[in-house]
Amino acid sequence: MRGKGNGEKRGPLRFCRRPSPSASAVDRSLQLAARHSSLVIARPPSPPPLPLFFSSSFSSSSSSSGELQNEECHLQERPAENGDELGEGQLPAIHFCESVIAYAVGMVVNVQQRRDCAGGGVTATVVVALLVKVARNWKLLDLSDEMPAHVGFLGLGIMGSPMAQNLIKAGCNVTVWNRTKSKCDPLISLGAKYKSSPEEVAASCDVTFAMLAEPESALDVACGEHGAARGMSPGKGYIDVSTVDGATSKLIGTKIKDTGALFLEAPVSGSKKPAEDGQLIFLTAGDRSLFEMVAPLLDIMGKQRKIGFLKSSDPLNRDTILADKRHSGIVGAEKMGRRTRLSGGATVASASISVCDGEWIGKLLGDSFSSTDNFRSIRYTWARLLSRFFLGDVGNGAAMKLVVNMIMGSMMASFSEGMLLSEKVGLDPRVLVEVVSQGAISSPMFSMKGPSMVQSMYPTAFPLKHQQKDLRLALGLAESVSQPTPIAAAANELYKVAKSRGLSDHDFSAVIEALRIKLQTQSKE
Ligand SMILES: NC(=O)C1=CN([C@@H]2O[C@H](COP(=O)(O)OP(=O)(O)OC[C@H]3O[C@@H](n4cnc5c(N)ncnc54)[C@H](OP(=O)(O)O)[C@@H]3O)[C@@H](O)[C@H]2O)C=CC1
Ligand SMILES: O=CCCC(=O)O
Repeated sequence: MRGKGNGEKRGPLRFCRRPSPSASAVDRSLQLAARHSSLVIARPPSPPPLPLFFSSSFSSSSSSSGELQNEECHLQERPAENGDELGEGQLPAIHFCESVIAYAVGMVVNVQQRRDCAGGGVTATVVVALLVKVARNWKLLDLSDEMPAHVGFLGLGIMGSPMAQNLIKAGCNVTVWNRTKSKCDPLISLGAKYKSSPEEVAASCDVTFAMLAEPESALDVACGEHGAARGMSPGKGYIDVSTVDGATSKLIGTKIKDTGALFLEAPVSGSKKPAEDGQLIFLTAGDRSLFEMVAPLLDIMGKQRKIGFLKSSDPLNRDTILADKRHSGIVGAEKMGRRTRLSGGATVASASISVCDGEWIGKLLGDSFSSTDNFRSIRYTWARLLSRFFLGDVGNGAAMKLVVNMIMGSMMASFSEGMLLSEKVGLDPRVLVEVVSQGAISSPMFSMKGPSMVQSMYPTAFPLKHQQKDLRLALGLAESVSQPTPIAAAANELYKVAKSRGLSDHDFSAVIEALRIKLQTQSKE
């Protein structure tokens, strides 16, 4: 994964540096902070800080410009979970490794000199540590992520277009293809290259993503005539992010791997808006090495939170910063006392962060770095809370996605039923939406879609035909292990009715219309 220069060839797969030009303001602040961090040089190795992960809940209100107006964040320490990863800026861990290397070299020198020269080991330790520091500062020893140099994207529908767009905006070299060519045009105008078949895209790219409608199209684009598999070869990778069943995914995986290439299934949770905002959740399975190679790309398209810790030289004046990829700034800060220090396994029960602290810390991390006076020796580190999951063998990602969407389809059907019942008994469904939003069954989905459902409007984010496809595939999955799923089966029937009434391309929340139809039919009888 590591090497130098743009497009450098290592084996057949080319890599480039994680693009920085359009890094978010948060990233720039973090980089700036990291540059100003004081490196720990040649101290004897001490235990590395424990990898701390936090569950966090944010509540925020944004201005029309999208800037953060007010944010509260509650942190709770929790054990590391699948999907968590320490960030590249996890400096203490890196410092620790550097120190260990330096110390080890020092010990070797010390032994070699048979203690003839008492200070030899220590001197060597200091020298090696200094060399490491210089190498890092001169980018000779770059610890940042790298990623495949040429990225293909097949399928530019509701999801594929914004996903590819985010890759382009992040500075990736993207080549696109879509069955309906006109959908490529906006991306081409953003800088994407175009090829006229999946085969050509795959042949010209290191890794190729595919976001197709259903199993048939995913299979056809991957394995059909002029399909991606024909352009695959050892060292390349194919990542299918469509929602398909496990059997289809395995078939695609086998055909791709027959070419010597790597395969990852990576269906996504999250809809149109999360795709636009780079807030998707990836449910991956297959070749772990490909997962690792494309992790930086998944993180461009996917959800991640950065939790930063800023420590001053004054142990009584420890500060925490929190940054979230969604916001172009540091979201908050809190002074931490000695009892709540963040390293060494100490406790952080909860932190309430106010905006004025956030502004203050924002200033600290801003271009002017005006508050450095308060922090003569800054050590900066951060952990990432990532939303990409590696689930093992091909089929597991597909299964996870289908289970999630089975739940979602049933939830929406049930919510629709509740809305119609509230109407029927004379309640205001708008009030129902509000009540639901405040209680234990609150869900972003209900809050987002409820208000337009009240107005019988269904602007398409997740097409109803795809939700019905997912329920069908989930029922197949349940059948394969003889599990009864009566609720999902009933929901599926409703989506089928909605499809038969011409609602396929509406948002899946239009399933409420199928219930209305049932109600009307009943009242006529
Ligand atoms: N929308 C959502 O909220 C989410 C969708 N998904 C899943 O992602 C996938 C894509 O969804 P979405 O973008 O919404 O769907 P769209 O219907 O908007 O896009 C489907 C894409 O598949 C292409 N396609 C369809 N049939 C064929 C075919 N026979 N040959 C070649 N290409 C074909 C379409 O090409 P063309 O433009 O020519 O029609 C289009 O690029 C689906 O599997 C869906 O279940 C997953 C998470 C969320
Ligand atoms: O497959 C579609 C999922 C939609 C969502 O997760 O909001």
